[in-house]
Amino acid sequence: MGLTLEVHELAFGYGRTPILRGVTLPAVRSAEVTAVIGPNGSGKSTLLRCIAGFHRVQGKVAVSGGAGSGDILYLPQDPPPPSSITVFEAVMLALRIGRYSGPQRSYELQVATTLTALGLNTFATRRLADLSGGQRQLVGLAQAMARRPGVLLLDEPTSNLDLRNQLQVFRLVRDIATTQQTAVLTVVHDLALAAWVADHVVVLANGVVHSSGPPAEVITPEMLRDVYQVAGSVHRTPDGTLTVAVTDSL
Ligand SMILES: Nc1ncnc2c1ncn2[C@@H]1O[C@H](COP(=O)(O)OP(=O)(O)OP(=O)(O)O)[C@@H](O)[C@H]1O
Repeated sequence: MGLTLEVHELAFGYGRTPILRGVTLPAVRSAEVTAVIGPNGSGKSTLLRCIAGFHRVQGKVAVSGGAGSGDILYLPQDPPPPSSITVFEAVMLALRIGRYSGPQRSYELQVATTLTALGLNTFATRRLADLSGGQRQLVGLAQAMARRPGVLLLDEPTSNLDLRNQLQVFRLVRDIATTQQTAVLTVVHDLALAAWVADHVVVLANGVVHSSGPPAEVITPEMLRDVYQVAGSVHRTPDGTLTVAVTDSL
């Protein structure tokens, strides 16, 4: 049986200012991707940091079930800093503190496989200091992948990436979920990408859950109006892909 992340009636504030109020998420299950969407400042990063255990919260955050690791890994929005270690070393380091185990040669193979999956193999010997912000963001993702957490929390993992890399990363996020049986909760700003990658979407507005469910049920013109204050349309292509067009701000 796979593991499940449960978040029930979570409340948190910085000082006296309440930020999250009574946040209950649909079960975040292994092999599934749940996307958190919502306007700037609605509390998405705070929610992920609360789940990761960085803040003392009210309510319940629990991981249950699962034969393997129930550990929660949070990948922040900012990429790893431009240090002097190489890309290969950075991923090897992550592998060593994760739940992977095996002979040295298989560690090296695992790092190489991870780098190839992210198109980073040609950068293996480059120092992080010599990479662009987007390339370092991919290294951060490679590190997260290598650690094989039970629950992976991604804070807008494609914020610095071009269109092709955005797609590649989210394709990989789906792969990680399925092949590593990981429960993924990811913040996604682009609504079409959220619909494409996610099994479930949670809409956060002003620190409360506005709605949640399958992408096509949640990403609607009414939600765009109520939550993002924009007029827009949502279309479903024959292959099931959602397209979102914003026509005006209200
Ligand atoms: N360390 C902090 N101290 C005080 N207030 C904070 C702190 N971090 C965030 N906030 C406030 O909490 C609210 C939610 O911020 P958060 O970063 O969680 O939003 P978000 O939905 O992730 O936004 P964005 O889409 O812009 O990344 C904002 O009003 C923000 O100003």
